[in-house]
Amino acid sequence: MTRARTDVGPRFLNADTLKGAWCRMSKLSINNLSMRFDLPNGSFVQALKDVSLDIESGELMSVLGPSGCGKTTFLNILAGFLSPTEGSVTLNDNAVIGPSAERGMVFQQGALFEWMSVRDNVSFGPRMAGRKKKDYMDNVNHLLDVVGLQDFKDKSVYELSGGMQQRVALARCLANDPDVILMDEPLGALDALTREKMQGLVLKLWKETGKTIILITHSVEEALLLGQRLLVMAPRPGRIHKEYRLPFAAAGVGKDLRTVKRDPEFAEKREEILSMIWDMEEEIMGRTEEAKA
Ligand SMILES: Nc1ncnc2c1ncn2[C@@H]1O[C@H](COP(=O)(O)OP(=O)(O)OP(=O)(O)O)[C@@H](O)[C@H]1O
Repeated sequence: MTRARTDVGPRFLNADTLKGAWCRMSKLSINNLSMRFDLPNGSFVQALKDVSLDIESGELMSVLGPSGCGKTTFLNILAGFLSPTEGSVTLNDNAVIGPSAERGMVFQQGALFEWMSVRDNVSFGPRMAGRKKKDYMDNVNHLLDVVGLQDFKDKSVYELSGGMQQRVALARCLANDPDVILMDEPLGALDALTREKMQGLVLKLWKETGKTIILITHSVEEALLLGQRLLVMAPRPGRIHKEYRLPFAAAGVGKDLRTVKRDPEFAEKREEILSMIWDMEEEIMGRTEEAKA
């Protein structure tokens, strides 16, 4: 049944009209971003150096790189949790100077209120924003449908599996109607099968909401599947090493992702990127050994 959802604002329409309907134009500009952590012993870590890029509305970007290359630092700066030592981030020409509902975050785990019901978790943002229940409940119910949790809405979060908890986290993030969704290893703690299902859900949400999504992952396969743009970062100092524009995310929407993975181009890119990261890890190990000698 098609229901009018004008009560919850123009971007929250029913599933039939979802496609692109939540999309608000947004442009994220990252300009010469550097982040240096000064350590108590007088030395420092250059976590990021001169990172610049523009991310257009509705882009799905995955970020990959060896441990310590600054992925989380990068995301935390975009979220407004950290201030860069140099450079700036703007969203729609407004400087990012702290956390804001326009930039939603989905963590690997542990960011839900375990004692609350699924529905109360998903409606948390609108409630905290002081919105009237009648204005947001339709949308919350709709999001519960979208992530497949309608039958679990009265359960407490601690009663759910890890995959279901991440569905709650995605719905809770969307309930705030952010311009940009930042995901830090959101599927990293899930078993392989659940992870694959959740990758499909991320693609579905991306396609249906038109949101800009930036996702950090340690998995080359996941970065290829969920990266319309894929950023490979290099460490010491953390920087952009290479960027890809890929067809797999668009091809994977609504499909069995194993079919996408069987594409010879997918396998070729996976090998290329694995070797790239392997070489970086080897170089780091080499430098560490040299420093010890
Ligand atoms: N608060 C901090 N103080 C000092 N050094 C830090 C701090 N946060 C991060 N670092 C250092 O900055 C570098 C980048 O860290 P970051 O966590 O961003 O990398 P990452 O690519 O996300 O790593 P991983 O893949 O292991 O999560 C690392 O060398 C890390 O030790």
